[in-house]
Amino acid sequence: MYIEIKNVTKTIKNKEVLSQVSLSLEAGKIHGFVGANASGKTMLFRAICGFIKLDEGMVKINQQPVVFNSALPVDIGLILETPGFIGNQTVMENLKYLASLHSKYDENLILELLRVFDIEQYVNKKVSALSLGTRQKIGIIQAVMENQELLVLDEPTNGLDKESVAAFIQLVERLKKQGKTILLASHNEYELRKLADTITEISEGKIANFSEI
Ligand SMILES: Nc1ncnc2c1ncn2[C@@H]1O[C@H](COP(=O)(O)OP(=O)(O)OP(=O)(O)O)[C@@H](O)[C@H]1O
Repeated sequence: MYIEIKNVTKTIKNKEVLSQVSLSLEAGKIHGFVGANASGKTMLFRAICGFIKLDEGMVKINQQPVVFNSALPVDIGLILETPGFIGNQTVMENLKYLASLHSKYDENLILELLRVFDIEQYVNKKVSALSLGTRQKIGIIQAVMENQELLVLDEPTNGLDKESVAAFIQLVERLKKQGKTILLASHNEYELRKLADTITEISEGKIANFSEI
């Protein structure tokens, strides 16, 4: 999935949260995004997914325009905030429900992903009984379980311990080998630089630097 971002500008409450952002992101690569808190990483991801109405500019995915509040040109696997699940349902019930919305339920893939994070023992536990980190892992599983070609992952390793971060890195490398395009925002710049093909630094709603690794 090739992503083209041109002159994207968004003002919220008199603050320019995205300012003339232009960027081309090649398909089949891992694109890392870094920047201080409130610099605009999440807002840029929202723009890419068509979740905010742009004041100026446009986003295209595989040459098709992303239109605010309309169906996306492609299915995107997404982590945009702390994942929300139905607390009094089990892990599998939650994942099955979410996947069924797109008729993409693949129980074997879900079980395999649970094993990636070594949490298959929680499959029939209620989500409300799980730790924050375990819920975050289920959030990652939810984002990738429908085999989407484009993955937009905002702070996916929040709250994960070292071993789980390593499992996540292996998973992302595997998804890249499958040809997926992966956008990844993280405050763990050290890990991100090891993983990503490009790094975009965002500062005050602008691209401060773009580098290929
Ligand atoms: N719903 C909203 N209403 C008003 N301002 C908002 C809203 N959402 C985000 N902002 C503002 O947009 C700016 C960019 O926020 P954004 O969430 O994109 O930052 P970020 O780079 O993802 O930060 P972090 O590293 O803290 O997650 C911030 O100044 C934030 O306060």
